[in-house]
Amino acid sequence: MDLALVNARGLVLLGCGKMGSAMLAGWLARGVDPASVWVLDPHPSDWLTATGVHINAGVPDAPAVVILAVKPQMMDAALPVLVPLGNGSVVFVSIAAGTPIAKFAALLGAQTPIIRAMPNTPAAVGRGITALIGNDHVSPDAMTLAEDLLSAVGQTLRLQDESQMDAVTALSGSGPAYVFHLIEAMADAGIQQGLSPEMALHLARATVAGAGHLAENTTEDPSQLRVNVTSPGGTTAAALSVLMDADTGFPALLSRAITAAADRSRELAK
Ligand SMILES: NC(=O)C1=CN([C@@H]2O[C@H](COP(=O)(O)OP(=O)(O)OC[C@H]3O[C@@H](n4cnc5c(N)ncnc54)[C@H](O)[C@@H]3O)[C@@H](O)[C@H]2O)C=CC1
Ligand SMILES: O=C(O)[C@@H]1CCC=N1
Repeated sequence: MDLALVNARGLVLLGCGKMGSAMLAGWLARGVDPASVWVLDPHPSDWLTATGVHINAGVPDAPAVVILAVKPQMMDAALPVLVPLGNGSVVFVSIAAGTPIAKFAALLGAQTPIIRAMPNTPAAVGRGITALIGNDHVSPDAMTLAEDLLSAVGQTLRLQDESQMDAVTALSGSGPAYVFHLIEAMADAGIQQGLSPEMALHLARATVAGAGHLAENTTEDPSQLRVNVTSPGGTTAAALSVLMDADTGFPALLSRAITAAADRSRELAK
């Protein structure tokens, strides 16, 4: 990461909730100087206060980058304070779901370098994945700076077109919630089969975490990993006949869920 630029010119973070604090923790761990960070948030947490960054203390005249991490519904109210930084060399990076680059250009000025990014909550443990796309005013160096900042909390991926962002938001942005719900549902099903709640949750959490780790650390694709678990005529085959049902199984259910999330992302853009 080009810490020299960030530490020399400063970084502004608008909104330091779940995602803002996950990113800030990653930047500080990579050596960003707290004295170079200006956070604007009406409800600073104790954790934020203890970091030593500037909190609600104005912003520098020309920071290297501004990160927008408030809820999409708060953007109209929160952004005006940053308009003086628009239309210049300051790079804006928004992680807000559904909010198009065009909206920021309208609010901040048409010449503003704006990057839209979609991270996810595993960023809190350095295991997020963030997709990014910038407008024509974003220089290659600015894009690299944004990638460096987001790679402090996980992997990054460049999109070819902003229209891909709704699908990305529905898949990887919201996706951790689907997996957490899978853990909840597996644990509940284990309880129904007679396990204690503690043991069921322990088994479900470790199984999902272990399967995810295996999926990411093997050359075999997920369908082969599934086959590897499945003995002919065995227990897994019995479960998969339910989960792979064309009408009521996982594929149909997840297709409906991800379609609903992508549709909501498109609605937020209006
Ligand atoms: N939570 C998630 O899984 C993900 C969220 N996002 C996006 O990240 C953004 C933030 O989401 P979260 O961190 O989950 O929300 P959050 O509610 O945890 O954090 C939002 C923060 O904004 C602050 N805030 C409210 N009004 C403000 C204002 N006028 N000026 C400055 N700060 C203000 C709040 O005090 C709060 O700390 C959203 O736009 C969301 O779409 C993106 C990817 C994943
Ligand atoms: O639910 C939301 O709108 C945000 C965006 C992706 C994850 N959380």
